[in-house]
Amino acid sequence: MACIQKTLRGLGVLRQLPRESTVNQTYCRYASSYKYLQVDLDKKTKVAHLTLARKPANSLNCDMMKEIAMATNELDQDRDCKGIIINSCVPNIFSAGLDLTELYQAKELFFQDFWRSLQAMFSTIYGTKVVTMAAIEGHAPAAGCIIALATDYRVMSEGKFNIGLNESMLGIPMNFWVKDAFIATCGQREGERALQLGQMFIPSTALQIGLVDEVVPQELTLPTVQKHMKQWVKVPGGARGLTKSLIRQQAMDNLKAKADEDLLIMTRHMLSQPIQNTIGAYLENMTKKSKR
Ligand SMILES: CCCCC/C=C\CCC/C=C/CC(=O)SCCNC(=O)CCNC(=O)[C@H](O)C(C)(C)COP(=O)(O)OP(=O)(O)OC[C@H]1O[C@@H](n2cnc3c(N)ncnc32)[C@H](O)[C@@H]1OP(=O)(O)O
Repeated sequence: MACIQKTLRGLGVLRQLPRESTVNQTYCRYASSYKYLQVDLDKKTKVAHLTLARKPANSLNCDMMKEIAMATNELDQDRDCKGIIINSCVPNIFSAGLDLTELYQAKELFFQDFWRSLQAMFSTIYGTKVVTMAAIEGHAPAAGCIIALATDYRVMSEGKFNIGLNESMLGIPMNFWVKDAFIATCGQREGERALQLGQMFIPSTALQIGLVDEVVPQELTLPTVQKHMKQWVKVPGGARGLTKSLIRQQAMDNLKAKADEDLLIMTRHMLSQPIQNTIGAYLENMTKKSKR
């Protein structure tokens, strides 16, 4: 979609994307193109599965975020694609959020690339006119939750899983476009509470506050999303897509206009010693936990 490409180029990312739309891609092309994703487009149903595939936890490193943005963009431009289902091939984990090992002691130039890739990943999913849905079959903290928030419909599995934006608890202030996406989904009151407290939610509470649209047994999660997708793609794409743009355009414009400012603020925060210490301690805890 020209509009997404414009935004992405405005953000200064995905320079490697082709300017012209690449139609008539084959099943194979998608399947073999990515290191951290499986992308399969069923030309009959016109629905693609974009499966996060970076073991052990689908933590989002810079390259994976670029791949997600690129794959979404390619599908967005593919006339054979009307819907994208995002899911995970890691049992019980949708995505563990940003790859903290890449954020720890990151050099400024690398961090800038990393953050722009996060902005691009979000805006590409958020801005596509294609229907997007998330099958959240496990944990979805922080940036994992952000991927889900960028879609049109979210189904989460029952179970001892968490979803939410825990940045405050990590000592990191929220940024504007994540806050906006959360409030657009859950409302001002829930946003004020959840974002200040850095709350994580079990599936039933996530459902209550509108962070997810449905909670079902794990084995029914993907089939439920596929069922909804079948309905959504029946709606005439032009009208539905334009309506979606109408609703999301302002947020997209804001992100584009303030992307550099966001980058500056986040660079200052994230590379500051206190936050680096927090990330270091967090990583140490995770290592200790997995050794136990
Ligand atoms: C840095 C914050 C910036 C905030 C800026 C503000 C707004 C911007 C918006 C976007 C920002 C997003 C921020 C983030 O995404 S920060 C990351 C937050 N993520 C978490 O807090 C989750 C951490 N992980 C967990 O809680 C758990 O791993 C789990 C997802 C619940 C799964 O638990 P379990 O099944 O028990 O698996 P393990 O804990 O043993 O993990 C397996 C394996 O994976 C490694 N790992 C897990 N998470 C991460 C990660 N985020 N980054 C890097 N690596 C991760 C873990 O260390 C294990 O590795 P080993 O098997 O090698 O030991």
